This record gives sequence, structure tokens and C-alpha cells, in this order.
Amino acid sequence: MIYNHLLIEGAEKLGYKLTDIQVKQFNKYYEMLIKWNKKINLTSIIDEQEVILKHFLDSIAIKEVIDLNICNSLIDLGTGAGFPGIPLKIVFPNLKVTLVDSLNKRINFLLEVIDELSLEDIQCIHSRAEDLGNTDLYREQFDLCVSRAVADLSILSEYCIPFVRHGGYFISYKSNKSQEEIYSSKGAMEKLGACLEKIKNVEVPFLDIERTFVVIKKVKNTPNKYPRKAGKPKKSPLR
Ligand SMILES: C[S@@+](CC[C@H](N)C(=O)[O-])C[C@H]1O[C@@H](n2cnc3c(N)ncnc32)[C@H](O)[C@@H]1O
Repeated sequence: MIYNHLLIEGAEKLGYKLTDIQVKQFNKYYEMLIKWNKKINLTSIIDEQEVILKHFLDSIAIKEVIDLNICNSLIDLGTGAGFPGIPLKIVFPNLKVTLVDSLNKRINFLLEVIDELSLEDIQCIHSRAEDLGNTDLYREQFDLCVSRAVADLSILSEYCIPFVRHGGYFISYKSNKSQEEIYSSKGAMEKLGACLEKIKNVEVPFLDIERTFVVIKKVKNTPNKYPRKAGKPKKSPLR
């Protein structure tokens, strides 16, 4: 990429020292994103500088709110073209990552990215959150669930909180315009066995808009009736 210096300096500002291998992985990922985006709809952001700032650096800015070195397993719900899950896997290679999306075309893209970037200990699942969250294999299994640009927080809480183990976290990537949405979803979080721990605004390097991270802690197991069947959380969000 022509703007590799933005990636390297931006990552440094966030506290990462990228290795040559990691820079190469980001380059390959960008190349594939552009190539596949001509065939399937992955992202509206294709300009190289913008991809670096709005996809890559934004994804890894979560370092400011949680220490991912002490986190073993992560699930990215509604990952789309792999954000934030793939950039996080690149910068934390030891993390066990699960990417979930309900669109199979995007899953096929991600499988090829994983192969081309030689990423290990990462899996992709084609499923809706509401279905996967009710399976013993995935329910209450993860240290951390992350999600960006998928749904309103009360709906998203029902998608994401069931995956988190007792004591783990769900961290939602929101914007600084989300205050009302965050506070009106506190009831949903409580019903699902979680509580709002903190809201933190983080400066994404070279961008003038801040990312707002909503940190939600799982304090007890989610009642068996959640998540409700596919489509229901969106149709009638918990309050
Ligand atoms: C706007 S895209 C965001 C993708 C990515 N997280 C990002 O920030 O670029 C939302 C993605 O969530 C997926 N999605 C929406 N509802 C879902 C659900 N109930 N279960 C799983 N995936 C879902 C969609 O298929 C889509 O790929």
C-alpha cells in the first residue's frame, strides 16, 4: 500500500509496534478487499487511506479500553468483511477468533482471507446470531464479544451477550452520537445478565471523529429464553 506509513504510525499512536509480517498481512487484506468488492458488496469504503483509518485503525483502537493480551477467545458478531475481527487477529495473533455473519458470500471472502494471510486459530461461521447463541457449543463460551455497525444496542445486546461467559465482556463500537441509544438499552442489558461498565471515547489516529466504545460486563448467565427466535430481537427490541 502507498500509505503504509499511515498504518504504521497510526498503529504506533495506539500502542502497537507492527512487525513486517503484520504490515504485509494488512496489505494483502486490502488488496483482497478491493478485488472481491468488485464482485460482492463488502464495503463502501475503498480509498486506501480511508480503509487504513476507518477500517484498520478503527478496529484496533479497542486496545485503549481492554487488555486483549489477557483475553483468550473473541467472537465478532456481524463481522461483514471482517471488521473488527480480522485486524484484531492480525495484531493479536494468539487470540482465538470466531467470525460470525448471516451472509454466506461474506463468509466465503473471509475464508479466503484467512487462507491467504495464513491466520491460525480463527474460524468463520455462517449463522444468524439468534440461532448460534442458542447452541451449547457457542453460548456463554467467549471472554469477549465485539460488534461494529450491526444494530441498535438493545437489539445487539440480545445478539451478543448470550455468547459471553460469566465475567466476560461485550464491547460495542458506537459513535459519540449514541448516548441516548446506550442509556435506553440498559434495561435490555440487565435482562440478558449484563451491565454497563463504562463508555469510552477513543481518538482514532488521523481521523477527526472519535470512536465510542461501550463496555458491557456479563455479571450472570443469560436466561434460557434469550436470544429469542430469529428476527424477534429486531422486531420487538428488549427494553
Ligand atoms: C453494516 S455490516 C457491518 C460489518 C462490519 N462489522 C463492519 O463494521 O464493517 C452488518 C453485518 O451484520 C450482519 N448481520 C446483521 N444481522 C445479523 C444477525 N442477526 N446475525 C449475524 N449477522 C448479522 C450482516 O450480514 C452484515 O454483514
